[in-house]
Amino acid sequence: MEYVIGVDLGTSAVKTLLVGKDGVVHAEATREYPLYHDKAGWSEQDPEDWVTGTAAALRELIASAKIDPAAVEGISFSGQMHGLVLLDAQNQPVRRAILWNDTRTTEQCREIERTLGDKLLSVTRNPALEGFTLPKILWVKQHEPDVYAQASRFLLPKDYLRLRLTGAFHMDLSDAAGTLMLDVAGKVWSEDVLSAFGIPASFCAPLVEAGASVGSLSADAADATGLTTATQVFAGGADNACGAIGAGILSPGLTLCSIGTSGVVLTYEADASADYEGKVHFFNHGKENAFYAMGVTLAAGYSLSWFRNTFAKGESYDKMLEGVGDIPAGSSGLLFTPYIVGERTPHADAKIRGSFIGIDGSHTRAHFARAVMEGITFSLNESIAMFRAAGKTVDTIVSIGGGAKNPLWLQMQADIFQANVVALENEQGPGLGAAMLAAVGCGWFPTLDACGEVFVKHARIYRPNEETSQRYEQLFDVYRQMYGQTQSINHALYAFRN
Ligand SMILES: Nc1ncnc2c1ncn2[C@@H]1O[C@H](COP(=O)(O)OP(=O)(O)O)[C@@H](O)[C@H]1O
Ligand SMILES: O=C(CO)[C@@H](O)[C@H](O)COP(=O)(O)O
Repeated sequence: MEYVIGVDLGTSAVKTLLVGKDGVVHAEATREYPLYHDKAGWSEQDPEDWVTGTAAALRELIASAKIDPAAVEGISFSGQMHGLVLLDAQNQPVRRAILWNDTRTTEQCREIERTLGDKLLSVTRNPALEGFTLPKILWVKQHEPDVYAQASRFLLPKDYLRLRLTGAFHMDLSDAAGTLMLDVAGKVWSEDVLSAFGIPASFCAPLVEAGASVGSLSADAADATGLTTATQVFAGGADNACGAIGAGILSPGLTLCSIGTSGVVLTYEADASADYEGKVHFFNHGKENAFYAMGVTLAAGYSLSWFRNTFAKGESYDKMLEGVGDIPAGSSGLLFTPYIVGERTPHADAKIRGSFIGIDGSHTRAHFARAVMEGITFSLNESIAMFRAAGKTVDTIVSIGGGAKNPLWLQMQADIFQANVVALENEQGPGLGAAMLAAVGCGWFPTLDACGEVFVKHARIYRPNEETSQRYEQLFDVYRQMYGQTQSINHALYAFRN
């Protein structure tokens, strides 16, 4: 049997999947790495942790599957988006990576809006948000000029990992779309944007399609990972683009919900003609010449992991969530907003923070845990409401990410979204999407669509319960008031955060 490997460089961990020609996941291996939050709103990782974590995970993957490494024909990547990895002329990182959920760059976003005016939306197709890469480059230039002076170029997280495995310097279009420096429809670096901020073209990597062949593993990488230098390497894509591929979101009318560290609701766009006026993100898909629009909840799974680390340290998610199913929908009047690191959709606001409201003396930890899950899902429902208001039909949603491991949460998604929610056999959509890019690159299938027929395996459909859905619909109206009602209080608290 021949295999391909999908590597998903997530925020909480790197997840690797070994997949056979039949689309069956034969082995999985994961390595976690730390996040550094040195100040409120900051979020960084050490790129070296990605490289050592991936090498260790790949070694374990091959060992646990007990296969000949030569049977691995291809490997590709999915990566957390937007993270800035600044490199010197020797390709050494000049500082830690600044991640997608780091919100220190509000001033730089305003500067980008002032400088680019209408071109911002017409060229990059996105608003200036703190998480995107260009504001991070400007922040380093302004706040760490000595560090910036050492930098010759930049990469995104999975592109840096691939550089370390191959020695080849590239960026794929689906990830480049999240830099705010790409002409998204034209699929080239925007000269307008680069010149407006004095960024030389040499700072940016050559652009490739997500499915492009970029060489093979270097001898050092083969040594570190236990694979061979014959393993072909394919560029890979942004985690949401790969999640869409791995969930079979490859044609119009299909919608994805991903609850990872962030939360995403994403719809396929066959061309770049849709205009959401910057209310949602608009990026290049991993499928050639296609696009997707998406709304992002900054702290989706992260809200639940924060809750676990703070109030249930050492417990597994399953243990912590025991008893949550006995709490009625609506958590007996307890509501949570998941703005614990700020928010993007529909409230682009780096200063907003989360709230529990309606706390009653009868509430237990299980009420709080359920309220966190409901608040995250309500937040994602705001993106769904936006797509529906723009005329999209959202009746079936494929659900992926760590949040899709919990059947109660999948049913909650169906009830709140008022749509059928499809779970996959393996919730690791981005890793599977990366494996599909490798499978097509190796010539196993003529197209991603053909590969999806074999690789994307639906498990169970969760259908909305009418009574629960109605209850959630009423509660959603209350939830939607919470941003406006807590905004000024949270902005006033900003001065006290550090
Ligand atoms: N068994 C579980 N039940 C409910 N939620 C879970 C479970 N396991 C993980 N999660 C959620 O999934 C999140 C991690 O999802 P994942 O897709 O692995 O993230 P990332 O790709 O950002 O690293 C956690 O923060 C947690 O909220
Ligand atoms: O910033 C975004 C999308 O714009 C995030 O979705 C990141 O891409 C991180 O994803 P996860 O680690 O949550 O999968």
